[in-house]
Amino acid sequence: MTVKVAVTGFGGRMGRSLAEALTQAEAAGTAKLSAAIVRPGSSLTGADAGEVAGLGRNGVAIVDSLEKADFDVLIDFTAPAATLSNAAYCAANQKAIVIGTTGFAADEKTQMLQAADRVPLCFASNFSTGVNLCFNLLETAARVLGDDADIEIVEAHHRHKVDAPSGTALSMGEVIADTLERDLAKVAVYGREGQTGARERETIGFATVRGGDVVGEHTVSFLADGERVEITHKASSRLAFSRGAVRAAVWLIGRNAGHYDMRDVLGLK
Ligand SMILES: NC(=O)C1=CN([C@@H]2O[C@H](COP(=O)(O)OP(=O)(O)OC[C@H]3O[C@@H](n4cnc5c(N)ncnc54)[C@H](OP(=O)(O)O)[C@@H]3O)[C@@H](O)[C@H]2O)C=CC1
Ligand SMILES: O=C(O)C1=N[C@H](C(=O)O)C[C@H](O)C1
Repeated sequence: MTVKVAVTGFGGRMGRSLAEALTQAEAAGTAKLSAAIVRPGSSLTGADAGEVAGLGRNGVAIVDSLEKADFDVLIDFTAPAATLSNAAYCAANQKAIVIGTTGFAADEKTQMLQAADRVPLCFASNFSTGVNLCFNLLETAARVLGDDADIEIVEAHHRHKVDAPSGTALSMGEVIADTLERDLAKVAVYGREGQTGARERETIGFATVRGGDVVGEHTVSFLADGERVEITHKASSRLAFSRGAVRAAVWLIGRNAGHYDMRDVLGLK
């Protein structure tokens, strides 16, 4: 069975990358782009999705609402407000959904995840295989080093990114805090300036770099006396994310309603 996938935010960086990943999936017989959705009133409405993505004509005309789309699974990499509305649509219409949007406020995230009561939903701050492997490595590093090491997370992204720290950096912080039974809301330090005082033992520091065309880089340092361990992931192509999201979309078919993540898809739990 070739899974029919709709993509919201089609004109965005991830929308176009998803088009490429779905073209590859169609050649492999696993999934295909069945609908490309843009914001109501967008000048891309009616254009050929393949041409817009720079892949050559594919016969899928871009539409400006989910109501006009035929699909089995929606992949949504947009912005929090759009994702909330798209998740509610999927829940009401019994469609599985893969969500990659980051930058949710806590109450928005809770609301978004309510769709998982009614349909299968896979949400991940990062769909690359490498970052999800890093989550497991971070659990091990935190278990072995966490009581002796200071933990700092540094991330870098392109100049267009609108949220900080990245969703991935926050997920890394959550994985480490959970492993060490610390409350991230209490121990996180988001940047430092001025007379900060000496570092408090249990804090987890976050620092953000923005510029150029950096696709996404994350380093977690475990800094102990006499040695340090650094776990780094560098994405050099958005296909690392979009191929993962397509894999998740195929994996969701036939699953029960529920909240899954990319570590479930990869069997890393
Ligand atoms: N989980 C993961 O693996 C990854 C997550 N991301 C996340 O995915 C999201 C998108 O990233 P990226 O593609 O770089 O961003 P872009 O800004 O390039 O694309 C976002 C798209 O969403 C559309 N959009 C935004 N708001 C609305 C709205 N209210 N209604 C309809 N459409 C809307 C935009 O349309 P318009 O152009 O008309 O505004 C645009 O097409 C971000 O949150 C990012 O952090 C990114 C990469 C990997
Ligand atoms: O906005 C991006 O580009 C990315 N966002 C995600 C995040 O916030 O972690 C994932 C990836 O690093 C790229």
